[in-house]
Amino acid sequence: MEQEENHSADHLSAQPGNGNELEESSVKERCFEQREALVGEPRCVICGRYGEYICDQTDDDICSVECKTILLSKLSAETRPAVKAAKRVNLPVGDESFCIRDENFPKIPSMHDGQIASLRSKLDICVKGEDVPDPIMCFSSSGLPEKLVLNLEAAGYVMPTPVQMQVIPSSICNRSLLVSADTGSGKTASFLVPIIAHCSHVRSERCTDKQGPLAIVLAPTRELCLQVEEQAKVLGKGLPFKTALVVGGDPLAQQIYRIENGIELIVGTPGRLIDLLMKHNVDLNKVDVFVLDEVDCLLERGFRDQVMQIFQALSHPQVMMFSATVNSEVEKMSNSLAKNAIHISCGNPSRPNKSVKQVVIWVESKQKKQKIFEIMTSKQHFKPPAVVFVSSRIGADLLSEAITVATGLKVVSIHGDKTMNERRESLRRFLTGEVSVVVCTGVLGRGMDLLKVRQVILFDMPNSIDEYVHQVGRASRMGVEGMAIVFVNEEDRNLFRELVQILKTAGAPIPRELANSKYTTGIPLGGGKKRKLKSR
Ligand SMILES: Nc1ncnc2c1ncn2[C@@H]1O[C@H](COP(=O)(O)OP(=O)(O)OP(=O)(O)O)[C@@H](O)[C@H]1O
Repeated sequence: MEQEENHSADHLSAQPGNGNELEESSVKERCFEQREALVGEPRCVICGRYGEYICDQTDDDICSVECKTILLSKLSAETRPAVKAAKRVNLPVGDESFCIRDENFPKIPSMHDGQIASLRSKLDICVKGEDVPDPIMCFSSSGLPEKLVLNLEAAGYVMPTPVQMQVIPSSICNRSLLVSADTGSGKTASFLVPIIAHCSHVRSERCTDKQGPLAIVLAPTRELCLQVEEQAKVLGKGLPFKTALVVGGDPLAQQIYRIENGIELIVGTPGRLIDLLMKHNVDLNKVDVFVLDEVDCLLERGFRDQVMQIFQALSHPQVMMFSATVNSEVEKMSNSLAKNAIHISCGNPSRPNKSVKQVVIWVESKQKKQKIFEIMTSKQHFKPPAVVFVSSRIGADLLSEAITVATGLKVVSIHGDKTMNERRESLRRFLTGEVSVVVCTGVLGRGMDLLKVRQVILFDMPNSIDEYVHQVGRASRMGVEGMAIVFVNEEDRNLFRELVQILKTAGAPIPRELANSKYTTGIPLGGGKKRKLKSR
């Protein structure tokens, strides 16, 4: 066994002065579990966090098992025969688990199955499918263009997150995927990174101007498309990689002009892309990567036909599907888009993110406004910037006005009746801190990376537990702690059983009225949002 393949915590030693022998269970496995270094403290030679341990093979300060693995793989890369061979044909070197597209080139030996299984289990990664590629431990080990790795570093992406570790190599090997992973776990970059790598590779191989797109990312809301396109631009900077945003509300002519001038990636909502397809004969012949972000939502009745229509306009693309909530129905439907897709699951999908404290309060509908005013005027309970979710567009406008009047806070509302410019401007004001509260419908519930937000208030319960999981998830990114305050009353009885189950699993307090309700205790539990009521 080569030493760099050893991921055992046994090989870390505690820093002198850190106390007695280190318990194996307390060893930090992942880099992000480690805290930042204080002034004068040792720093990890890989990521700069607190260097709690010493790498026993190099005597370097190191923060976690993860960084030790990277350190050792970097050091030994030069000496490995297979890696030397890889270098001769200009393949990237680093960790041994990168993928090689050229079938004539011998596959570089990687960790054995037991080690891979143990690594996946430590990282909470489950995979289902044939010949699933090994996870990678660092971005530089997956054959990505150097510029892309630099862009990732510049964006503060020191290490791939677990979902990225498994998705990036699988995608680079051209496999179709169905991925479920916690909210805020980095799914977006997990599909953008391989898309950017693929597009820039194709474009630099075949240097042709004004070609049609090579990849499409569909998402259910305009805001999410905006955000994904923004991130694609940041990560693809300096590479032959251009993007077009194709969403309703913006002038169609501009979008067509941009596409006709040559782009690599379209990020859009299904409706507007269909418009474009029907009226303007956009050439999608070259599209070979098709991503459905929030796949469960995109395969629901409102979107499904449009998504299938777009899919049918493509010729056998690689299909990658992502969500924090994937149930068996979605799994079945995803089969019609990709037959032998690898299924990847990371963390605890379909459950609210563990980092979010759920505080459920029983509030009668008439008292809800008073309650939210109380929260927002309490220094102890109000932690802006905050997102308030309501169930209707008119409700969003009325509540935002009412909060402004009652508390003096600066509030905006965002929903589907507003123009695209209004929505953009309100989101900008909220994200820049100009206003501290946004009241919205579900348009911000899924996928939105509201970085500074640590508090969400579900003024109205959404109409499914899946949406609940997504809305609660807005209060935390990458494991940072947040809080979700949730108002419930009898009107939400359809969700009582599932909600109680979720609260129990999370160890969150359950209001007495909810626990004692006949809808919690009396009705047999059904799965999903719509339950079949069987007669006895
Ligand atoms: N490897 C990484 N290192 C550091 N930060 C990262 C990394 N990957 C992603 N992030 C950041 O983590 C945050 C969450 O990522 P992202 O929005 O992709 O989550 P998600 O899994 O799509 O969540 P959701 O299901 O809520 O849409 C973002 O701010 C993103 O910039």
